[in-house]
Amino acid sequence: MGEEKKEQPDLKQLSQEEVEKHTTGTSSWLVIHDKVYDVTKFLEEHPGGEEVLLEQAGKDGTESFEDVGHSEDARELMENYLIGELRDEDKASNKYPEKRDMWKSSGNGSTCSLS
Ligand code: HEM
Repeated sequence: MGEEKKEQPDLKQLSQEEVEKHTTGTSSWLVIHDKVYDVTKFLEEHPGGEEVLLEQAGKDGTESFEDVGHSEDARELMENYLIGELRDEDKASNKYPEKRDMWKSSGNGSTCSLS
């Protein structure tokens, strides 16, 4: 009965606003790839230290997370802390489609036209 979808049982939809409330050592959430993780209990265990996690708490830590090049183990581990996902309108992929383009095509940044 409805057991086929193993990957993600109903993920709770959370708002950006809600995530932003959890920025401290007593409650720290972070967003990675539009999923929300409660890393409060993981702070002390994180091999990269709690500081870097707290720095990203309440925010989208995707870039920092990917910059480090976390292992498959790390990616499995984070599933333990998954508490939900951003609601559609707060997902990075939906929120700033134009800005995403901007990153790709801002070619002539070095032109300065002061004269
Ligand atoms: C739930 C989220 C996270 C989990 C489960 C996690 C887990 C881990 C694990 C298992 C390692 C050991 C190396 C590896 O297996 O790749 C690690 C290393 C590291 N993590 Fe994370 N991490 C998370 C989020 C983050 C974030 C958001 C940042 C950056 C802001 C970060 C920064 C680092 C750094 C800098 C190291 C390297 C430590 C070293 O090599 O000395 N991690 N993390």
